[in-house]
Amino acid sequence: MVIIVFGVSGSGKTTTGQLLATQLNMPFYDADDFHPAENVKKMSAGIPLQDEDRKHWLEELAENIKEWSKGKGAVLACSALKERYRKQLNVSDNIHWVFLKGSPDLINQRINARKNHYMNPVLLNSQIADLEMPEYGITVDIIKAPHLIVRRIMDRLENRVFNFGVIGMGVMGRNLALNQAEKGTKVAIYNRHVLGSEEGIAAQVVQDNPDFHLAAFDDLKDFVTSMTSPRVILLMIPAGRPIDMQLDDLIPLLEKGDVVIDGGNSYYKDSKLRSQRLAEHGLHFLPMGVSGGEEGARKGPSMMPGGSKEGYDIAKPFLEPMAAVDKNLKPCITYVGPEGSGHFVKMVHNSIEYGEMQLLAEVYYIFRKNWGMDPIEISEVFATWRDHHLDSYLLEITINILKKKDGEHYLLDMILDQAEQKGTGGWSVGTALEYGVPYGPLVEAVMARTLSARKQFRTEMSKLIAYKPAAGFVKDENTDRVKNAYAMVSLLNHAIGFDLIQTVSKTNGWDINLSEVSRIWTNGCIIRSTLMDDLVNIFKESEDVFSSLKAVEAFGESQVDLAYTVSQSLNEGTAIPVMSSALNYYLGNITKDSPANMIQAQRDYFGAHTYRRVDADSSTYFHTDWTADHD
Ligand SMILES: NC(=O)C1=CN([C@@H]2O[C@H](COP(=O)(O)OP(=O)(O)OC[C@H]3O[C@@H](n4cnc5c(N)ncnc54)[C@H](OP(=O)(O)O)[C@@H]3O)[C@@H](O)[C@H]2O)C=CC1
Ligand SMILES: O=C(CO)[C@H](O)[C@H](O)COP(=O)(O)O
Repeated sequence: MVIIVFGVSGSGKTTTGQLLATQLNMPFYDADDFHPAENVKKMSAGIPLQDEDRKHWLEELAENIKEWSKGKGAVLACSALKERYRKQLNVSDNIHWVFLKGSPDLINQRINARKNHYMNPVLLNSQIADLEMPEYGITVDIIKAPHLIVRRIMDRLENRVFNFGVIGMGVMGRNLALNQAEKGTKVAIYNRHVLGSEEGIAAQVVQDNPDFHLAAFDDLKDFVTSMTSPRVILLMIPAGRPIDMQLDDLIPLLEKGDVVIDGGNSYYKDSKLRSQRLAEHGLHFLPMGVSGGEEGARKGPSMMPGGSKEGYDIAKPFLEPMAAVDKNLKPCITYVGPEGSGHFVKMVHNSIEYGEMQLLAEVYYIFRKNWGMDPIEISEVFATWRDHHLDSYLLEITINILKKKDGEHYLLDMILDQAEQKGTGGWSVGTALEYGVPYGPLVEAVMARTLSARKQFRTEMSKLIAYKPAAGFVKDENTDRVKNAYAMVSLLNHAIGFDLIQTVSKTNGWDINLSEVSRIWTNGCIIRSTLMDDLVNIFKESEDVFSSLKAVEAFGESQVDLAYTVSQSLNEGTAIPVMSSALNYYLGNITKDSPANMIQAQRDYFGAHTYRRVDADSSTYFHTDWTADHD
């Protein structure tokens, strides 16, 4: 194979040709070195060469090309400006033409900066006039850095055509790949191959979607080499060990500058370590939260990328068109910040998701168990809440779930009441403890799932112990009260989640923009809602929900309804952990003098842990010998 890199003087033929030759392990030749002395003299004096001057030079080059193409091959840098010169050099079937294209201004700048070259800069205009653009071969824009130009040439020489790759053809990966392919991108898809159980999974996706430009691979090396560079590869596989194992296999196949995106629900501290690991290999790592479930992945999810900013800039042209759009048609994606901040934000998204799901489950349960309403009636009450500024995706799906029948039963009644979880809710609780953020209601949302798992124990205890409500409690079945309580707890769930984001962001110097995070959560994600629209504005004015006037007003109107709903439900013997914890959280936050003085006294009493006094400097600690004197 002989590759002829051509273009006007100053377009970078020598630099590109040399790099390409090194990459291909071939000799490099510069056609200028074959000019006879009289041609060099003319060119140095700024006298354009005539066809007669070029005749012998082209003949000699053609002879050499014939020889090179029979042997090891070569890369030749040659101006070859006119079609008839190129015809003269086209002496083998195995010639690849690479045209370096650039604007006259850019080439002029480069020529003027060049030293120790005999080409007189005034000749450029005559070269530009002589240039006949080719309609074949490989054309590369010279604005890119030389190593990127070479990668582009290699992509074309090796027939690499796929611009985006997805690993993992499960629920999310398959739909994100289709979403990307729908935008006109050529997408390479890969799924692991496990003999006898996981075979031909990616091929099936291609077969099911004949209208898209997809190619399936179950060999990772073939997948990687099919892609143009810098490669942009999205992993959509389970968090934890599978990610590290996949990276072990992937990293040796990648080249510096490639971008790897982990779009799963990975733990953000793991993502930080992985960012460092990939950076050591010159690779960009984007730990990216994705929300929207199956439908969102296909039609437009909300995406929360963090990590390498340079990597994000490379991946952005692919990611932005995939995302849902907000009400101003801006894509629901933003660069969140460095390290694992994208996964951290997604973790908190899921923590709020847990809180909102449990809240809806509790409200449903009050209506069903305490008030004896049937699922259709409950769905009708929920449907009216949409018009009270309480619309949300989770409310919508809850309404639909309530209406779903399974034969003569409601499907809901046939579903085992043991809630499962994959980790993000619990990791948020751990993070809240680590950073000292009060997190009660969202802790309870996780614990409610944990407690639900004890089905057998609960069943046995329910036979042993019967709860009897206190007598004399006035029952008031007013759905508006519950609606107000619901609205208040929902606002508190969000306030708590955003408090965690703000605290962790500040401590780590991530500079996360809360208003922007709310904005990308207004559509595409599981916790999209009208409340989220309000939060976009609230966080423009205020660092936390509690200090926003709008929230203070909302709390003021609903606090009694929340207290009433919680008391009534607890008196009926119905556990509503998120709602009751939210009320405690709220009261705790608006109480100036708490009973924590008693805790400090107890700690000092039994363990000499010391305490601070209200009438002394806050840095001074006191200890009392509590048993010395009992008067
Ligand atoms: N489902 C959802 O609503 C959402 C999920 N996520 C997250 O996205 C990620 C993927 O989720 P989802 O698509 O639902 O999961 P699925 O279980 O549907 O798919 C998992 C995919 O990962 C592959 N896989 C499993 N184990 C390994 C491994 N050890 N090495 C390589 N590949 C493996 C599976 O291949 P095989 O078919 O061979 O088993 C499959 O293609 C998870 O982190 C999840 O938490 C994020 C947002 C929403
Ligand atoms: O991230 C998600 C939605 O945003 C996923 O659906 C996630 O799997 C839900 O978490 P869990 O399985 O713990 O309920």
